[in-house]
Amino acid sequence: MIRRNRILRANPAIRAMVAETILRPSDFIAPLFVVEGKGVKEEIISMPGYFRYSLDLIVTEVKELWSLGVKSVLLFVMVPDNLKDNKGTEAVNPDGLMQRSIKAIKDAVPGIVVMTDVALDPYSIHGHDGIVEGEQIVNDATVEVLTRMSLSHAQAGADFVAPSDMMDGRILAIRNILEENNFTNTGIMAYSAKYASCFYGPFRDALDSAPGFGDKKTYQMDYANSTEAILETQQDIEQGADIVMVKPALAYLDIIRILKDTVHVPISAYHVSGEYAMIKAAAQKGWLDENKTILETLTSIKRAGASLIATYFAKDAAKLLQ
Ligand SMILES: NCc1[nH]cc(CCC(=O)O)c1CC(=O)O
Ligand SMILES: [Mg+2]
Repeated sequence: MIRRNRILRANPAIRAMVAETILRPSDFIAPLFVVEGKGVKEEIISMPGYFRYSLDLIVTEVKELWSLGVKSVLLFVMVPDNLKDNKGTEAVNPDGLMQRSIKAIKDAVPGIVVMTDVALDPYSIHGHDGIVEGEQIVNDATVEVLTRMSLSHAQAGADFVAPSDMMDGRILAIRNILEENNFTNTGIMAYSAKYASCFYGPFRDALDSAPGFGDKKTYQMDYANSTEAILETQQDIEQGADIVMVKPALAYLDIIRILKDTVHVPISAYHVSGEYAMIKAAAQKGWLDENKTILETLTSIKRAGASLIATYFAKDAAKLLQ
């Protein structure tokens, strides 16, 4: 034999020398769920080990993430039913929970990169990402609200807005309103290739935001397709997206790879709630080693081409990597 491939796998030192993909805590974006109240820490039933926090406790959580080397958080808020409507009124409230959360986190940990979800579903009586007319999710009226929502997040101090709605044309509209208001340092992380996925189920439990009728297939992408992921992503880049996202992650590694080979901005991947729940459930049953599964999964997402990974395992993985 001229070449014995096992030579480069012989021991941990050699394996470390030739390892191509190294996870770092700064690869992770930690999604956080914020609720009203004080001293609230509620476990999400379908996401064991993951919590909704009130503002006072979220700040502690963010400090811990920062001390572990995690550089970014992605904020979601739970909106009480009485503040939901079909117009996104609460989404643009300068004193809304999202806007207060951004300020509190930036005050407590000024260095951390605060990203905010921009979509109407937590604020919608219909649980849809946009304004509903009849059974339609109307594009342009939704985009108009999303621009104001993005501006309000920027005014509160968000570093990046992250539109997750999949309306057409919203990235350009958001970029324009940010420019017009001199928010020239506010980034846009666009959910560009976001698929209509059953893996979002636990997240909709977390925020009580499941669609009241129908599904999201008229705006989120069909999992049968990959070509349109390229089109969606190229459009978002042309419209001013700084970072583009593929979501979910594990069932879409091919999409991450295609985009990595095609576009020239950082790609983030969202390892979503259902992907978290699957690992947790199998680990609870003793069927998978949780820590090893976390590291293998996140490494595979990075290897596929993601520079950033939004994951509910951000803190666990950062600890494992210390
Ligand atoms: N637009 C809202 C939004 N932003 C992130 C997720 C899902 C995240 C997860 O499952 O972890 C969703 C849910 C949805 O589109 O229905
Ligand atoms: Mg698009």
